[in-house]
Amino acid sequence: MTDPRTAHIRNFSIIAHVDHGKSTLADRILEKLGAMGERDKRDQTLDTLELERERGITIKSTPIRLEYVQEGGERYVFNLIDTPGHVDFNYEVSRSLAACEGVLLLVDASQGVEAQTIVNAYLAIDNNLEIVPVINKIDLPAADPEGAAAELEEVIGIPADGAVFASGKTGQGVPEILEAIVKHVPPPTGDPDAPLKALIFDSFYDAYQGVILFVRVLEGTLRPKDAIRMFSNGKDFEVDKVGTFTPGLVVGDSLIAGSVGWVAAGIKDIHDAQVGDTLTSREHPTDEPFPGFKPAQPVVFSGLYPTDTEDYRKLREALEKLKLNDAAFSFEPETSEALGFGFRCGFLGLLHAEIIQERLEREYDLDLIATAPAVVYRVTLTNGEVFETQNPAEFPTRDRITLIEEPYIKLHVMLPETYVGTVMQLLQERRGVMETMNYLGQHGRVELIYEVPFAEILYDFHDRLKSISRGYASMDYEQIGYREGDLRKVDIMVNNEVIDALAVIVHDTKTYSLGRKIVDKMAEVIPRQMFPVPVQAVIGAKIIARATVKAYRKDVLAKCYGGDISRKKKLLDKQKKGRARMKQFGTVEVPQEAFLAVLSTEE
Ligand SMILES: Nc1nc2c(ncn2[C@@H]2O[C@H](COP(=O)(O)OP(=O)(O)OP(=O)(O)O)[C@@H](O)[C@H]2O)c(=O)[nH]1
Repeated sequence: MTDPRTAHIRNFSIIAHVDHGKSTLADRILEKLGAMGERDKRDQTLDTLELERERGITIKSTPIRLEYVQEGGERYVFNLIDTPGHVDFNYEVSRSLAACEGVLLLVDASQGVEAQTIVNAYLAIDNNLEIVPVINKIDLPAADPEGAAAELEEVIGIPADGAVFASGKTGQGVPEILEAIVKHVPPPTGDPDAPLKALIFDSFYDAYQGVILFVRVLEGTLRPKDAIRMFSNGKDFEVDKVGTFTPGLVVGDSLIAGSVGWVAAGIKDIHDAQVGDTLTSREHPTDEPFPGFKPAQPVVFSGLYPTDTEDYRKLREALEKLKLNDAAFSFEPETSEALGFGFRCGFLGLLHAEIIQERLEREYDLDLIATAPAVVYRVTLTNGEVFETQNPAEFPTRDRITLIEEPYIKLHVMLPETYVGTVMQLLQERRGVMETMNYLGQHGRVELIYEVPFAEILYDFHDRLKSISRGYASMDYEQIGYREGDLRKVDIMVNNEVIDALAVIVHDTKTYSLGRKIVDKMAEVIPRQMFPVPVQAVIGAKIIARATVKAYRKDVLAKCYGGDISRKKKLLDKQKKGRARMKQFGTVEVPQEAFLAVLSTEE
């Protein structure tokens, strides 16, 4: 039974493949419902929460509460909940979706169904959501709305005749979308008088208020002064303030079952209140949490070292600050023989890693050497011990290992038929195993589903896929667990010394080609010395590839004939700058680029 207090609430999200027009359509909906420009107005009033506005990034994109008045005068509250758009954050997407009863599934009418459309639609289906299909960008000359709708029906089983045709650009179809939300997205269920149960679907850390939780109340009512408890860890807090999003954070009196809002409860550590956890009451705790909670698990690891060893403390402080606001990011001290003191950092994926590194460099003014990203391997030793390692430098020697397992993903690729051959070849090179191939619609499009080792798509797979399909293929994936892998550790030696931070784990069939690629790239990027420097890839004691950094011939300054002082200075400055991102090994300097040689895309 729907409570009359919540019968007019609609909680929904918009999901789409990247660039299918999600932000544009959301803006159009906001505009239509009069929410544009509200942000600035509201933020000046006194009932908004005082937040740290420094840098602007502290505040994530919040859900938005909108009011929709139907033609007959019926009033509805729409909570539009934003979801991250990248596979690294699919768990967060799934939690945000769990706060909704329905989704608008956007498909670009000129592109049709893409890989992310499918994966997102499955996330919605897994969360039992009502899907409102929207065929977007119908104003485009190349639009084929009927074709896109038919494809959606064929691939995901969503009836084509239910699709709304719209354009975020012209606003066409937006009124129909609003009506479809009222009609097809069910109102939330849940008893406002039952004991409290709320899902945390997002959070951020604020210097004044502590952690602000974004919640969907499932049962009961949340009020200031309530004693609350985190289901997973049993930690207790007292609610300080609750409220809604407009999208500024507006303070309110209570949040009843079915509603979406925020809670501040003096929580100082974001790890105490993680996304996906259930919030309940201390007096009447629920015995059943919202299902599927998993603490954020980093899946990609990389070492971060300051180029200047003096910056170690500064780096630690910066990492601590970043961690405050990001429960998915982890770090622990690590020592490398080659690089000295640094940190092993865990990320949700490469994009997440890039974001964090970029922030460390830009916001905290740090110069870093990052080691090549690695996945987490599971190793069974001959003595029966099983452990997980994400640092190739720590990989045990072959004679101590009985079994190595590596993480696998299920990969969805959508592409035009013409490229099937080349893409399948690429997938085979990446040790992919085909699960399904589906031919779709009349447009000659194909869906490939493969199981592939995560490490194989980590670096350059997406770029390669795009380039061999001239941009037409799209991909998305999900983690599916561990499989046995015949893997080897390849060490890299520079000037006859092993540099531990350069070690990589490679499949047995690829040690030679990868070793070759790394040493060639390194020989190219290491600055020349007065003497030739050998760079070698080795497995155990066996050298599998070798290249040489040739000896220096000319002085850079020789070109300047001693006359042009400013030019000379510029050159020296340039050299100095380059040096900032280098690490000295004996007399040889190894630049950052060399540490990422394994990522270089030349095949
Ligand atoms: N012609 C036309 N172009 C559109 C329409 N909607 C969006 N676009 C364009 O498509 C591009 C992507 O639109 P966005 O709204 O940024 O797409 P998105 O899905 O939010 O993309 P991400 O935020 O990157 O995930 C932009 O260049 C828009 O101007 C539409 O209805 N018609």
